[in-house]
Amino acid sequence: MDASAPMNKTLLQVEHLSMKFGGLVAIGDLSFEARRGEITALIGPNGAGKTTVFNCITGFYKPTEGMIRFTDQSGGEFLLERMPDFQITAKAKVARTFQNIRLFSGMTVLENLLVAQHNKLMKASGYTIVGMLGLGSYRRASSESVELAKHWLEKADLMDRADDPAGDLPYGAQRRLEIARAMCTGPELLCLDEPAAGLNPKESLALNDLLMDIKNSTGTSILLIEHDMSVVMQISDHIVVLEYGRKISDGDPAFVRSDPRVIAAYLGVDDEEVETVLTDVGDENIIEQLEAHPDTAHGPNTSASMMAGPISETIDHVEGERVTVSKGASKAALVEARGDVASGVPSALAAIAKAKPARSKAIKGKGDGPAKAKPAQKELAEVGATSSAAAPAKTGSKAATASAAKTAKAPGAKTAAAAKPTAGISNRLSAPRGGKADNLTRIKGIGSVNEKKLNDHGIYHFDQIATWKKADVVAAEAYLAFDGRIAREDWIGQAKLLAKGKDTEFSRRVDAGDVPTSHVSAKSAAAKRGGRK
Ligand SMILES: Nc1ncnc2c1ncn2[C@@H]1O[C@H](COP(=O)(O)OP(=O)(O)OP(=O)(O)O)[C@@H](O)[C@H]1O
Repeated sequence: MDASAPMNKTLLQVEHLSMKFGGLVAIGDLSFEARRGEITALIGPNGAGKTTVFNCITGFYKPTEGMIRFTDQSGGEFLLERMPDFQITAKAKVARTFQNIRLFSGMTVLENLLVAQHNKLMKASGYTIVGMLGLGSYRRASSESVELAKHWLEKADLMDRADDPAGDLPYGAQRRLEIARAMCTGPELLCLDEPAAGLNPKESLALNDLLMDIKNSTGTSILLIEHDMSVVMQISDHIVVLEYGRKISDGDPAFVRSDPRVIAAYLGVDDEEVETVLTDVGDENIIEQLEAHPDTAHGPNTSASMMAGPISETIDHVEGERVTVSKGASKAALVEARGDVASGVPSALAAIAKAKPARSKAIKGKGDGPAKAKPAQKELAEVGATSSAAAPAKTGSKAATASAAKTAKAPGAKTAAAAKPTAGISNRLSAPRGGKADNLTRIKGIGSVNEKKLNDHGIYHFDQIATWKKADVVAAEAYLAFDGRIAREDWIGQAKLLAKGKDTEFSRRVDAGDVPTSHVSAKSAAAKRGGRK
């Protein structure tokens, strides 16, 4: 592929994409573009709809509505939503990797790279055994395949492991092998779903290098889903942020990391976690300002907290824990709905600054973001969440934010708190055994809010969840207002492993402090590691 191909032209155009699963709107009217030769990142809290977007682009799902236009280097156009997945790979040349590594673990590293070129070889053979044995074109294609495999072995720093079974490689090397394998198909667009998940810092750096090399030397464009902000902010040219299946921000890393809508979206987590996120996005100033005084120029006006009403809807819907898309639940939408973005006067964030003074810096950092339409205003009106729901907040008081959030209920708001606790879970305990509960947030799908709810209901340990029967799952889902998510995310399977002291890919991320919805922050993970020395 030609790295000097015309750059900055639209390669992928997603228009008004929607995907519904029953009553759940996983993606709602999403439009964005990815440009040729760039790394475009798709970020957002757990359950925001990122993987669903990938699944629509790569043909795993047929979208409920919308168009996905792909323009190849020669100007050929494909409407991906109309193509079966194998044609998307073969004709449009879109390759992908998955959240969970899917290598042929019993094959060697080299074999994995050769198998990826199977189509090319079959074509060269004329699809006949005679062709395979005799045709010059097959022999040529075969030696080209080996050369290409060697090329990517080198790029991915795997040459010395070429003959080892792929399953024997360390985790980070397996991730690089997956990318190398995808590159052996000569893709125009490489879609990577959380390639840095579970990597240690050294492996993350090696991944960054590999992705930058792909960008600079091959002309392959990259669409990246990633939670690791150090990766996203360093290598992305363009970032699209989703929350509750809707786009809340779109721009370069500098714009996105100080966009009030993005910061607001991350305010669905506890204060300590907000700090982690802000630190993760690399703006040390924001953190320093957390200890500073209110910025009077951009600080709160005399009215009460802009966030008071809306937060009451979302406070029990920590990222990754809600199931239905609750209108008005999106804090980012609320910031936008109140005109803060469009007016250039970020009063919602100023209100956050009122309760959390330091964030005024982040507000100022927003810059001159483009004014956006305000569809969320309508949604806000529908749930009746108006500023009249606001509660007074004591300046600088975290408690004030929480109490404002808890006291101001928006009429019609559907909160998890409103879900009725049922008596149905069979194996409840009156207290954690030995006085110490397990960290249930190590199960993907349980954040700190729902962990507390489970504890309140007498569920403290992995082995309790591991032995849930169907009736328990139904009862737990009713209690947490989850619709089928426990089964879908296989909490029981995860709990079985964790109860045996084993790890999952997700629990490793929690333990490393990389998951904002867990109460294990990067800071405390680092402190623990330090303490262990
Ligand atoms: N096949 C499906 N059936 C029903 N619901 C689904 C399906 N796939 C995804 N969802 C739901 O759609 C929403 C978006 O999920 P998705 O996996 O796309 O989010 P995500 O942003 O990739 O999350 P994460 O960062 O945790 O991987 C979630 O509420 C999820 O439970």
